[in-house]
Amino acid sequence: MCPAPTSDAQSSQADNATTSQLPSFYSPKRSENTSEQSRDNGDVESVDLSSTSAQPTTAPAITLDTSDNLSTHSSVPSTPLSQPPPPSLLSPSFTPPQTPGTATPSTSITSLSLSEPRGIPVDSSIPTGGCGTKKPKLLESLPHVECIVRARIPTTNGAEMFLHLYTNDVDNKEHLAIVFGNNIRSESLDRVREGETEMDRLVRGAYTGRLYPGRTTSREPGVGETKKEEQEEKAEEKKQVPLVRIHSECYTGETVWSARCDCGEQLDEAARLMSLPSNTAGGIIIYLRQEGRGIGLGEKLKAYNLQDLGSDTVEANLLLRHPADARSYGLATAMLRDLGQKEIRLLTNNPDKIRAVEGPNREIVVTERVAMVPLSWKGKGGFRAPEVEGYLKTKIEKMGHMLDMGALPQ
Ligand SMILES: Nc1nc2c(ncn2[C@@H]2O[C@H](COP(=O)(O)OP(=O)(O)OP(=O)(O)O)[C@@H](O)[C@H]2O)c(=O)[nH]1
Repeated sequence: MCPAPTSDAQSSQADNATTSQLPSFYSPKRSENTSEQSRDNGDVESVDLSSTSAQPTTAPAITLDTSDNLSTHSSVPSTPLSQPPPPSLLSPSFTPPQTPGTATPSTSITSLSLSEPRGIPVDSSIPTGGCGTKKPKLLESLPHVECIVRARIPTTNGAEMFLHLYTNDVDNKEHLAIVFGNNIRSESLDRVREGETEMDRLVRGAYTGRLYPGRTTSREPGVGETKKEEQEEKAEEKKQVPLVRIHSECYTGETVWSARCDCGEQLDEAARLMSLPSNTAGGIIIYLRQEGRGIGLGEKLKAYNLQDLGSDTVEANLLLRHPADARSYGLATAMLRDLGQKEIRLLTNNPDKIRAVEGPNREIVVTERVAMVPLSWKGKGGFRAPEVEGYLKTKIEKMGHMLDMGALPQ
C-alpha cells in the first residue's frame, strides 16, 4: 500500500514569518544548453509511471479538463492546518515517526534555526516508507562518470559554490554538480592523472583550499598540519547527511521566465537552502541535461502548443508519442557516489525520483525527503499563473507527487 501522501504545504504555514527577511537566491540567467536539445537518446533507463508512462502506439484519447477550481481536485487528503505541534522540540529529522513519510511533521519554529529545511524520514525498502511502491526500471549497474573540471563560482547573493562538470559513458552531454560547502570532493577529479603537472591540476580545479595569484601547488600549504580540533570538526561535518536536489534542465523555466512550471523557482530555492549558514552538512544540486523530462526542448515546445490546445502535460507527451516521463537518474546516482555520498536528504515531491536515484543496488540511500512547496503556496513570494497551477495539478493527480493541492491559496 502506498502511504497517504504528505500534505507538505501545511508545514509551510509555520515558517511564513521566518524567512521573509532572508536573502532570496536570484540569478538572472543560469542555464545555457550547450548540448543536444532534441531527442534524449542517451537515456537508457526510465521511471515507470505505470499507465501514463507506456509509449503509446496510437495517440491516446484525451479528456480535456476545463476545471479552474484546482483545490477541489486534490487526490491528496489534506490534514487540518490547525493541528497542534508535537511536544518535541527536536527537528523532525531526528525523530522519525512510526510510519516514515506519512506525515509532514510540524515543529515549533523556535526550535529551528531560521528557514532550516524540514525533512520527512523515508525508507524505500518498506512499502509504507513514503516513497510510493513503483519500481523504476534501472540499469543493472551504474554508469561510469568522471569529473573533468571544477571551478569556484561566487554567486550574486554572496554565497559561493563549486561547479563540477562531468563526462560519462552513456551520453555525450555535460551533466553538472553544483556543490555547496567545502567538504564535498569528487574522487575522480582528485585522482592523479598520468603525466600531469601541478599547474594542470590547478587549472582543472583539483586543488584544496582556495586559488590565489601566484599559487603553484595543488595541495593547500599547511594541509596535513591542521590542528586536531579542525580535523575533528571537518570529519564531523563530513558525517552529516547533505541536502541534495536532482534537477532536470528546463530552458523555459530557468532562462526565459516561463510561468508554465516552477523549475526556475525550485533551482533558486534549492540553492538558497543549501547556502544557509545553518546548513553545515553542505549541499549538492545534480543538474541533469534531460530537458523537458527527457524529450528535449523542441518536443517540449510542441507539448506546450498541445497544452494551449487543451491537453495537460502528461497527455501532451503521450500525444507526441513520448512517455509521460522519459528521464533516468543513474547518472545522478553515479555522480553522487563520486562526490563521496552514500546517504542523502532529497529535496523533491516526486516519489519515483527517490527510488530511482537510490540506484539498482541502493548505492545511495535517501534517508529523508524535504518537500519543495511552491513559494506562492507558502505566502513567501514566488508567482501564480493558471499554467503552473495546471502543471502542478497534473503532477499531483497523474504522477503521484506528494503535494497538497488543497493548500493552494484561492
Ligand atoms: N515534457 C514536459 N516537460 C516539462 C514541462 N514543464 C516542465 N518540464 C520539465 O520537467 C522537468 C522538471 O521536473 P523536476 O523539477 O526535475 O522534477 P519533478 O520530477 O517534476 O519533481 P520534483 O523533484 O518534485 O520537482 C524539467 O526537465 C522540465 O524541462 C512540460 O510541460 N512538458
